[in-house]
Amino acid sequence: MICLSQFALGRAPPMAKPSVFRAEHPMALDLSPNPISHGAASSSRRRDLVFVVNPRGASGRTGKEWKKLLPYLRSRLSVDCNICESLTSGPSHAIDITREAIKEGADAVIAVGGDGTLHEVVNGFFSAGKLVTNHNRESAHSTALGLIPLGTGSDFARTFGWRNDPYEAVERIAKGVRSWVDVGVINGETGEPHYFINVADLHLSAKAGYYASRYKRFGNLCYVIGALQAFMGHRNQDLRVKVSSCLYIFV
Ligand SMILES: Nc1ncnc2c1ncn2[C@@H]1O[C@H](COP(=O)(O)OP(=O)(O)OP(=O)(O)O)[C@@H](O)[C@H]1O
Repeated sequence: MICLSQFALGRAPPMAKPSVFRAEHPMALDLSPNPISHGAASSSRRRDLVFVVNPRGASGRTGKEWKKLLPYLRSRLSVDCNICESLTSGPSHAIDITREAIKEGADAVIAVGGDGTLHEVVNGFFSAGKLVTNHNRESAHSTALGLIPLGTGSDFARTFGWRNDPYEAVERIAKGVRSWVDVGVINGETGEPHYFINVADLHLSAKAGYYASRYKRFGNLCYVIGALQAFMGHRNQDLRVKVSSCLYIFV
């Protein structure tokens, strides 16, 4: 699991013209429901874990795998955790579920799916450019981000050195080991923030990711098809990118 104080996540939604990269510090996510540093819950208290499941992830494989995993997950975690399962009904729903769970005081919100689902859950940790907080301001614990990687690519999990194995993910959650992870933010043309935890792509690789999303039914082959389609008719462009007030020009 991951804790929140510096925060960075996967794929950003396609944006008109990403104009500015702004690094924000300190901002990070704690990927674990376990109380560690900044004053979390006492270990005697049952932890409230909210699992945000995209049943349509990996062309429906996520939903099927989740059903198989759930009995094991309950037996492994329900001794000292309250488990809440929330299925997404469509794009962006995971953002709303996450915001609500944090406001209600969840110890961890755990994305179940691929990088797109993780991306939405990360964005649910923020609202109007600020971290979402627990309604009960006297509560000492902060909500952690978690992940059960069950998507097509699950690139973030691999970047983090995790295998795409849901049972291993349950073990990580049971152990409650937290890590800090950076979160980046891109402001769209109208200034609205988009948070990312894994990678933010521009131009050719962004197009490759965009096209790949159309071919998820082919599994990991979608990324090869997406890259080829992006290369076709591609023309280089000069870019001006602003990172933390520094302007970089790519030609
Ligand atoms: N109930 C739903 N029906 C259709 N689409 C959904 C639903 N819930 C979420 N989504 C959308 O599905 C998108 C892709 O999901 P997800 O990332 O979990 O799987 P994936 O694309 O197969 O995996 P990866 O991104 O790792 O390759 C998400 O960005 C989300 O917007």
